[in-house]
Amino acid sequence: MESGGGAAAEKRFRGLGTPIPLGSQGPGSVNTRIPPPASGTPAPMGSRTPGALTARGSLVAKTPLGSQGPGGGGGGGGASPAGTPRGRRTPSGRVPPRPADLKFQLILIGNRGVGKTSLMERFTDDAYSDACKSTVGVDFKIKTIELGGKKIRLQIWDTAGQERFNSITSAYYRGARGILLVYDLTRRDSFLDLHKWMSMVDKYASEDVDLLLVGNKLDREAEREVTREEGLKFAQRFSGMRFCEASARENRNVEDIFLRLVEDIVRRMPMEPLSRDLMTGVLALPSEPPAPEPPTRRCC
Ligand SMILES: Nc1nc2c(ncn2[C@@H]2O[C@H](COP(=O)(O)OP(=O)(O)OP(=O)(O)O)[C@@H](O)[C@H]2O)c(=O)[nH]1
Repeated sequence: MESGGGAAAEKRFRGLGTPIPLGSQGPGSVNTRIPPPASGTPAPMGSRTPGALTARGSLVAKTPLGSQGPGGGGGGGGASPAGTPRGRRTPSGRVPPRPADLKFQLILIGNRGVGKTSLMERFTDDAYSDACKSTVGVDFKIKTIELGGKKIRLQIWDTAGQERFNSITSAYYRGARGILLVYDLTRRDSFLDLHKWMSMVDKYASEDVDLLLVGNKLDREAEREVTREEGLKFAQRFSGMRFCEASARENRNVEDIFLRLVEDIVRRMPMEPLSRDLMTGVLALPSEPPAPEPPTRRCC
């Protein structure tokens, strides 16, 4: 397999090229119990405990390697705080939390075992485990953050890296505002496969999605197989793609990568008509989008 992104994959991204149907999906088992989010619209996110900073929605399972089966669990349901007018008390007498000003989805993709789940769990729960479990289908977590005075509710989708799940996971690309493309810097194959993932992005993601390339397992410097320069060079081939090396294990750069991606997304948000959901909060968008940053050399 050739190194880096294929030429066709490079044509896409942010409207610079028409998405090109590249590559073919692996056969993948189909887990029809997982409802993909509607294209272009945020999946329901009001189903978690109001006030909780993070929440898990398990549509999925993380199973020990070699014993995978269809993911269990349900997304859960519940009341959305958006249903209660601001400042009013609920029947139980509690003041509901301020609704989010913005809500959107991020998705983690990349080869099996590169650390997608670990990065997500480090970010959402500050948790990490050395246990090696493989995601079946998709998983997600919710995290609410404050950024620039805005309350932003993130739904973070963690996808299975195994090719056989591509037919399931690809359904989640379309609704994502941001994609974290992860490789393991101690495994060259996971870097060489990035062009495959970019082909998936090309084929299934929204054209204006923000992308961030993450070289994970920075704590294993002695076993490094991909140099930082190679990672940076790959990212530079795609307009606006950020690059960062991180360690979920040692919690290095993890918060940074998510927050920078969210910052990019918020900064580039178009002046689109606000959905009813968003109107429940104060949303101050600049009248004109700021001048775009130079597309390359952005890394942490
Ligand atoms: N040393 C080190 N190990 C890590 C790091 N991140 C994840 N791991 C380990 O790598 C293995 C795979 O991590 P996961 O987070 O399950 O990988 P994944 O990309 O979600 O894998 P799939 O669900 O199969 O696609 C686990 O044993 C983790 O403990 C890291 O930053 N450093």
